[in-house]
Amino acid sequence: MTRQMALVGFLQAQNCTNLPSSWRHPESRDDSMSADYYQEIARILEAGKFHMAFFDDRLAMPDRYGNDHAHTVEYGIRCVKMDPLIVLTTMGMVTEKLGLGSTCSTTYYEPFDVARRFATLDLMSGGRAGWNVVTSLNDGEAQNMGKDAHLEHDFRYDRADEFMEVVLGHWDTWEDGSLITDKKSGRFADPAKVKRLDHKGQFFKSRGPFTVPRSAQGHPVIIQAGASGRGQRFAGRWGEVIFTAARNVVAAKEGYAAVRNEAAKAGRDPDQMFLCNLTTPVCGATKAEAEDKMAVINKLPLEIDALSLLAEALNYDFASKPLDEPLTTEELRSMQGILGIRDGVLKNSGKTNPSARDFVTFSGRGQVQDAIVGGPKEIADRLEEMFVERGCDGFVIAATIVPGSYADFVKHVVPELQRRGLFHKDYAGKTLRENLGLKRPVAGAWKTSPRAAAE
Ligand SMILES: Cc1cc2nc3c(=O)[nH]c(=O)nc-3n(C[C@H](O)[C@H](O)[C@H](O)COP(=O)(O)O)c2cc1C
Repeated sequence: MTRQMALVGFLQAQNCTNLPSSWRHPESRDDSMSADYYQEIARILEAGKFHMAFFDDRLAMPDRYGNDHAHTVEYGIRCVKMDPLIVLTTMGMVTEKLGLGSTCSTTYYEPFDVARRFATLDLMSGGRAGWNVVTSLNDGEAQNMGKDAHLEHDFRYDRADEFMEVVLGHWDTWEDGSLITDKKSGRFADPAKVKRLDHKGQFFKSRGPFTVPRSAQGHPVIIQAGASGRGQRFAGRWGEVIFTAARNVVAAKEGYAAVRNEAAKAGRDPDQMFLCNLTTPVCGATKAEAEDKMAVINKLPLEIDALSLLAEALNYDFASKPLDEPLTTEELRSMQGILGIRDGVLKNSGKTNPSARDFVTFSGRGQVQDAIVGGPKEIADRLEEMFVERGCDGFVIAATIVPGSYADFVKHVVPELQRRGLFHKDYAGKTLRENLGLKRPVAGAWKTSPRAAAE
């Protein structure tokens, strides 16, 4: 079969899209705290045959800038962050085939809790759940979740490896066929097929037995977005859908090869994973119409949006010195979180000691970053190039306004991708795995023979 791309809608259970100022757009719906808002997005994505609706998550609002949340709340800089699994459930209720993915942190939850919540979503949606495994970002999250400071980067991934063993371990403890549900004999399930995990490791203890049987797709699809060397190793070991944020085809191809190489090193089949690159399309019926839309969007961001989100992402207070004063090497070194942002600013500004203003200018944070602006042809051309050149296997589509960005993409770009044979015309099955072409996992095989872990 010809290779076709996967499409994922990049959603936030918050007051704005990925673009913090999006709520100010005249056409944005202003009821982002209602189920109806998310259900409209779900219907649009399913009409456009998207593989998955995906929510990011963060366990704190941005308040690292000036160590204060006043600006965040005042300007609506992602200050609302609702529980994405509950929002996803409302979306699952009005759709039948759309995959339902969400982020959940390995640093701040217990593995049993995460395993149970996603397994439940998987059952309730008929096998459509996906879990984006992250290790979280900053001290704000730590302090909300009962810790003083965020753990060190690589150490978080070491913990996350064991977290995965516990979650997958629990998901495997109900064998297929364990449910009997025979009213006559009075037997509900076969005790020989339901095991206790009894996990006692370096970081976690969890006994079991697990309380949620296996779903139609075996277990939720594992999503991952590690970008550092350690992160890519983790993604290669566990991820089935991998999110990347490459800004051009060359960088995308490098990342693509690196993650697939890590998967092969871990004994997995790299063809059993989909790398989806973050993309922000601004589309209209014609290029001119799209450019007019972009002109309106470009007027929305404020400088404070960028400063606030930079402080959050790098766990560094940019308010601690004047906007134009160069940061010292020590200050640059003290940054944590998404270090790719810092390194990108160093590279793109050409400065060894950039100022806070350089971070605003060269990171693009808080603004629309690298949007593809155009009509159906221009956008499909760009996606096709990245896909055919093997920079990725699909796209995570970010929105500037809701629901307009998704409605425009589905109306203008999806038919063009389908016409070119690059995107499926309909869902292949019911579960997320069937629709992605991922095999159903064999219980326990990830431990012993990762390459043959799928049926
Ligand atoms: C599309 C996409 C979505 C992401 N969603 C989240 C998220 O919801 N929560 C989070 O803490 N990190 C999220 N991340 C960040 C990654 O998990 C990861 O931390 C980041 O890419 C840096 O890589 P590293 O952890 O290897 O340094 C996302 C990244 C991408 C590309």
